[in-house]
Amino acid sequence: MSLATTGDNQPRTDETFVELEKVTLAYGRGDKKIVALGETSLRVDQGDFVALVGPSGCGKSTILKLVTGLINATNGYVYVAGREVGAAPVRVGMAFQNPTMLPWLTVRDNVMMPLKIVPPFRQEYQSKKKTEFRDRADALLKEVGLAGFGDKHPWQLSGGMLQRASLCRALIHEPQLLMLDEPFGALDQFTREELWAVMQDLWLKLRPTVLLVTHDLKEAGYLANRICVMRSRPGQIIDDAPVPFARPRTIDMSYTPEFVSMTQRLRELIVSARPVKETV
Ligand SMILES: Nc1ncnc2c1ncn2[C@@H]1O[C@H](COP(=O)(O)OP(=O)(O)OP(=O)(O)O)[C@@H](O)[C@H]1O
Repeated sequence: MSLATTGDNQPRTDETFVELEKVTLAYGRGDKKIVALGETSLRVDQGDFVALVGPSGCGKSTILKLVTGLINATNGYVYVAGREVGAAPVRVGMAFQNPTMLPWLTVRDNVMMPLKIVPPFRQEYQSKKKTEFRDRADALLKEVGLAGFGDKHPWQLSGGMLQRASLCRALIHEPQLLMLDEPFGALDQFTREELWAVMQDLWLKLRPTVLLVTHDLKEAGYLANRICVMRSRPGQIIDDAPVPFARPRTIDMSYTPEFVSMTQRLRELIVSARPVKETV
């Protein structure tokens, strides 16, 4: 792959897991119509980690909603696992900026929630596997540094701890597809960097296909294999480049001249992609 191909030029491979083919998306109608995405194509291989960055309102979250089937494309096609979105049963995990948990459940029960809902685990949960699932939740909690916190309630945890638990909940059912919409956006810098390491470890181990929306270019560079830069009005992918750093990545690496020049280049692209302010 060349260093700066656009989403349209990303080659299709047998490994393609997510595909947007000439998708456009408009919210509302008539006077209220907002074209959130202009014609956009994107291919993401199975097990890849792709970050979407760009100015506010450029359509990053809209792409996540299209890929999860929450909204339908106005034009074009969205494929997941080789079929039109929604046609193939795909296990999806999600984590957002606000790690909403059910306050009356323990952290462990919150983490186990997808196992109670998503097939085939749902059936197994009802029957024999409750103890096994409990052990799985505790193992995952341990992995993110929350050993012993399974019996606590969400209100007894800090924001960073809740976000760790929310990553466990997103991954407990071994999702094929992981959607991360600014999951570390509300955390302080140190907690955020700790969680990048946790996220990287989990991804290296479980290898879901990940789409990450973030405003933090350092985060995109630390976590992703590929970074797509978007512009707004209408939203479009204007740059799609691989991140050439070996794994496991470290915070120290983010201070190397190569990393800094990569984030500078991304920043310049985003600044030039911002809509021009209208003058009176
Ligand atoms: N349900 C909706 N109804 C109408 N317009 C919407 C809706 N959701 C999003 N939009 C508009 O579509 C555009 C793209 O929104 P989207 O949330 O995808 O952008 P984003 O890049 O994720 O933004 P941010 O970085 O600020 O979260 C924006 O102009 C937004 O106002």
